[in-house]
Amino acid sequence: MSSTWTLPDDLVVPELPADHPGPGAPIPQHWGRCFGCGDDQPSGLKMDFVIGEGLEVIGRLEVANRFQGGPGFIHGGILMTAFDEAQGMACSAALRAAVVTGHFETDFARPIPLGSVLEIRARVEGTVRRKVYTSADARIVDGPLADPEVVVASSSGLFVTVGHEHFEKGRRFADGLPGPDRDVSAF
Ligand SMILES: CCCCCCCC/C=C\CCCCCCCC(=O)SCCNC(=O)CCNC(=O)[C@H](O)C(C)(C)COP(=O)(O)OP(=O)(O)OC[C@H]1O[C@@H](n2cnc3c(N)ncnc32)[C@H](O)[C@@H]1OP(=O)(O)O
Repeated sequence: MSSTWTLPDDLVVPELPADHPGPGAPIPQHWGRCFGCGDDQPSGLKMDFVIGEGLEVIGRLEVANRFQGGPGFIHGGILMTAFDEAQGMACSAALRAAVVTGHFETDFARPIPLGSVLEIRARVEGTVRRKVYTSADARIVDGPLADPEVVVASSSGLFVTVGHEHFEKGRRFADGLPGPDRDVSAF
């Protein structure tokens, strides 16, 4: 199976910021309660990220037992969430902008066993106005069936840059419960 995703002809490849950190630099979580990267989200994926080459970031996911779908394997939606997080991080690192996901698609090429460590390489392909075109691939780098040469899944996604006002409507629900207004400036 392969994606029907195509990049537009008027794609602009962005310049990296002058002070963009070099490959290997850690990328901080963007929000402590984020299901993808937050330390303050006990049920979350707890992904870690570093800067990669060029417009790429490299994410790491330990496939915990609670991420199970079919017996012994990762749930497909969990894998999509990991891609979503990684591709969003790539946008944020390259563009220094907040983004949300507009459209997303994933190819699942191989089953991924629990206990795997996945490396997800995600990159910005380019932008058109506020649209950010991204892609990513995943490899098992440790654990059962590890083979860093084999792409076990891949993903393409369109993100849209937004201002911080985008998150204002959600701030009262920031713990899943209506509550006092929260400072979302750290998003
Ligand atoms: C959990 C979020 C955390 C974010 C934290 C951010 C800070 C840190 C930054 C970075 C790290 C990121 C790590 C996080 C990763 C996870 C991200 C998620 O899971 S986000 C949650 C799911 N996504 C939504 O909830 C969006 C819901 N949708 C919307 O709010 C709107 O539809 C929005 C903002 C996407 C667009 O609405 P408009 O009114 O602002 O703009 P219009 O004009 O409609 O679209 C702009 C352009 O985008 C295209 N577009 C929009 N949606 C599209 C779609 N679905 N497919 C194709 N094109 C689309 C349009 O055609 C237009 O293109 P033309 O410039 O005219 O060519």
